[in-house]
Amino acid sequence: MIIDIAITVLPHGEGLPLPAYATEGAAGMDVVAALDAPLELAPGARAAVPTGLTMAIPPGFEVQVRPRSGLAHKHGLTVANAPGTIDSDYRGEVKVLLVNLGADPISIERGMRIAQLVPAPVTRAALRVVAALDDTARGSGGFGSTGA
Ligand SMILES: O=c1ccn([C@H]2C[C@H](O)[C@@H](COP(=O)(O)OP(=O)(O)OP(=O)(O)O)O2)c(=O)[nH]1
Ligand SMILES: [Mg+2]
Repeated sequence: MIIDIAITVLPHGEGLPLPAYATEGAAGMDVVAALDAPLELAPGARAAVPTGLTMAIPPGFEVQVRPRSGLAHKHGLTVANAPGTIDSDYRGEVKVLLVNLGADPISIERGMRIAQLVPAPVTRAALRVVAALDDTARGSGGFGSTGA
């Protein structure tokens, strides 16, 4: 399924590649850092990294901000709130909340592909308060109740 997402490029995002699918079958569009200067992330540090983009996602959809496995595997660089949620009614700049879980400092450079954007349908719930829930075999067992 392809959905239409309107975007604007903010002044600090000009000249950078738009989010793009790296291969024909890629699920996520790689999005780049719209930093004016390199940003060094110390071990354990996190930052809201600008993308220079705003977007209008159609109602009924969201965009998820997911880590890139290569950065996570090689450097421990990931998305603190993964998967980040971009709401359809959000009109501010999309930012990527990076966290350095590795042992070494990481330099985030302008134009570096820092995360991937995955549009997804949204399922909403209508809550209904009842006196008691139906019985199930699991009941309240959880958190490892079925064994290792
Ligand atoms: O990785 C992210 C996550 C969120 N946002 C923006 C878009 C999203 O629509 C808005 C709110 O995100 P969320 O609901 O996750 O954050 P919150 O802490 O609940 O903030 P709010 O009270 O504004 O909803 O922040 C980003 O730019 N990047
Ligand atoms: Mg919220």
